Amino acid sequence: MYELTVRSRFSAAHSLCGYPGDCARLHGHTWTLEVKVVGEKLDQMGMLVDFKEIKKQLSLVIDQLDHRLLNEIPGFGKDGLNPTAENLSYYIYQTLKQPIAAMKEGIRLKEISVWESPDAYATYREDV
Ligand SMILES: Nc1nc2c(c(=O)[nH]1)N=C([C@H](O)[C@H](O)COP(=O)(O)OP(=O)(O)OP(=O)(O)O)CN2
Ligand SMILES: [Zn+2]
Repeated sequence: MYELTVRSRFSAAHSLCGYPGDCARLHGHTWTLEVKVVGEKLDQMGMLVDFKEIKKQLSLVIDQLDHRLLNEIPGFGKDGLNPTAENLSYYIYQTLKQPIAAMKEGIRLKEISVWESPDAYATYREDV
């Protein structure tokens, strides 16, 4: 089994609904986003899949999040998910699962991790 990892960053603001402290107030982070892709078979060049293809998908998601208020993104906010690192990793996993599986037969998205700071991050994966 091979595992590829690609990281990127974006800046966005959020406030955590119901949080008993200052994170309930509007504040921002430079978020780090990490995607892990797994599969068994390499192509004739020795690649599972080109890093560039993963980066392309990652940048499509980041375009929707960068320099925004996460509470205003459809799926988050008053009637949706609280924009925690956990919920962001879930949301990004759901967004990228199909496009990554469609890149090449036999590969799949393993997990998404989202860092709020260099010291704290959340990971979402599906049990398979
Ligand atoms: N399980 C989670 N806990 C917290 C989340 C989260 O998404 N999932 N988010 C927050 C806040 O967004 C907060 O901004 C992060 O605070 P914290 O990790 O404390 O980071 P700081 O940079 O503010 O640093 P300090 O260590 O508190 O100085 C909180 N919890
Ligand atoms: Zn925060």
